[in-house]
Amino acid sequence: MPGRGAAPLLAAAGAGLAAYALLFADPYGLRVLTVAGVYALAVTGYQMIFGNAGALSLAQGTFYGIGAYVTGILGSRWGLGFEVTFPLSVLAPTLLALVVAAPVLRLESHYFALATLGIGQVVLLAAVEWQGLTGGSNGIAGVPGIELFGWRPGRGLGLALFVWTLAALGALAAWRIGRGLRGLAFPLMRDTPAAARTLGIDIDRLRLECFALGAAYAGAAGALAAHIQRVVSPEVLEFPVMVTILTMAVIGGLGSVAGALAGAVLLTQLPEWFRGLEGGYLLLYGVALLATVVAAPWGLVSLAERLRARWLPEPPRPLPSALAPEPRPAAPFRGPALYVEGFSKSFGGVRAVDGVGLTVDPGEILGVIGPNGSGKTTLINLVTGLEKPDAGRLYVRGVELTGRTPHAIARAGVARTFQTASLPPGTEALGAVAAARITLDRDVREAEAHAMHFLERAGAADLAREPCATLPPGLRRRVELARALARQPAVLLLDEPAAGLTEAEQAELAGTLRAAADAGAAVLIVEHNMPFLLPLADRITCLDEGRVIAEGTPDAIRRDRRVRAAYLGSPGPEVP
Ligand SMILES: Nc1ncnc2c1ncn2[C@@H]1O[C@H](COP(=O)(O)OP(=O)(O)OP(=O)(O)O)[C@@H](O)[C@H]1O
Repeated sequence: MPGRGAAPLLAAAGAGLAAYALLFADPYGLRVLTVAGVYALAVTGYQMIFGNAGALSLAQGTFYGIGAYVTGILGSRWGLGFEVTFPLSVLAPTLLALVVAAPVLRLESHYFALATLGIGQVVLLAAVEWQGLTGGSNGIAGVPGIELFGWRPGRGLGLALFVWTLAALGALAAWRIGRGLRGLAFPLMRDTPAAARTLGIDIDRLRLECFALGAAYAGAAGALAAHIQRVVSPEVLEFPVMVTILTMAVIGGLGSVAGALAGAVLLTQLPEWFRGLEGGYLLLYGVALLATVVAAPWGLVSLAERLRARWLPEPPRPLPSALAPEPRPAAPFRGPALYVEGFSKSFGGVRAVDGVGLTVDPGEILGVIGPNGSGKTTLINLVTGLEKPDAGRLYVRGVELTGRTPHAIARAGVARTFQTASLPPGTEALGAVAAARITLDRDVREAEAHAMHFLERAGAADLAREPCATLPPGLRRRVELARALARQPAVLLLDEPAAGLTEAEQAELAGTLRAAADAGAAVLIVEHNMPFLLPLADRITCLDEGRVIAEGTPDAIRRDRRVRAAYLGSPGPEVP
């Protein structure tokens, strides 16, 4: 993943590019550089939806083409100036993105790609057929040059500087978004969207923002392209534009602003470098692209960063000081923090949860046990909103949340861990935990300081700078527990938290969970590990085939004949 080390590389590359433009480039070279600036804008925008949201949109070229057409029509036909045409060229594709978002953004990956491709085909057809407005296949000629309140960048160096100034401003804005609270959410949205929802992050809204913002960037790029080429034809809406943008993003580095700029410059220059080779240039161009993808699958910027880190290692970045957050404000309430009434859920013919009711009071630890497939994880999924119940009601601190979205339930005070820890692989543990604070804190500094506090509480402070992908399962669980605690939940649900832990680690975990309960959380633990659970839990509920078959104190459950029958197949010896 792109990192903070990109800044010096970017500065060096920018200086080199500026020196080339000012000292060496001929008019043709300046034009190629200007086109690179246009693509840099379009690709920076594409990083929002493809890089950050992880959704393979094939509509970015279409948004680019729409920007070009709006500028062509308003500038050439209606004689309007850049002050009007440019904002409208940005606005039009943004509006289209917002309109089509509702049906297409919910689609699974390949269907989303196909749907966005379909949008492109419809727009292309409209551009060809609506001759009165678009000039049909001939397009629109005579697009005026850029004139901003009487000032003209002209052609050559002035135009190149103008376009690159806009590209740099666009890159700066995207970079700032990536370094803000939203930036903490991006890896979760891309890699673990279900977990992101359970942290209170409204993924649907965030995806929409990424899609619309990406379209705005593409519209800006298309507008500039129309001014540079002085004509707009259906070619700007055709698939090769989209392929170029996609290739630039992948070669440069997905999700990285520096990658967008590097990809745009490299792929506009590459054909020029090979042009002298006559017929062989296409072949060499293809081989160069293939070699780049094979040698640097995470993109060139990431490769450059790794090489820099190897040759010029930096001292480790200092950790933020841990800061305990204020308690979350909550209206006074007496009664169970979690109240589930008659939850049922079927998958096809399987009744995974069948009329389950339970309560957990503040400060109480409820253990939920049951044989494999008895519905324990489904119960947690129902409480956290990841599954919708067929029947039943859910109340958290007396507020009914039945049928609400996972992020609404999370915001009401419910947090969870997963059976297999669900952490974004490329993110440091600190960032993964700080993401839990997105809806609670004002900025990244505050979120990271609070994250450090919860990493300490979960015994994982020394993992803060470790990428989640490199952590063994036991440590991943600790980080995930820190993340759940960082929500300061009223209700904390844990799915087999002790699995795979040593006895010492289990004892440490038990201490952390008891402390969370003593601080007022209602804790529900799904667990198979009885020696861990029975001494820790205040009460136990046993499920079998989706139903509650026994409830009571750990001692009563240990002796219960039905529990023994469910676990052992016969009412044999006590559950250990
Ligand atoms: N998304 C799903 N689609 C279809 N069937 C499902 C789905 N989720 C759960 N099930 C089925 O529902 C039943 C209950 O599963 P669940 O994972 O809740 O059990 P569990 O008690 O958590 O099991 P384990 O202890 O093995 O984790 C199982 O028969 C399972 O196969």
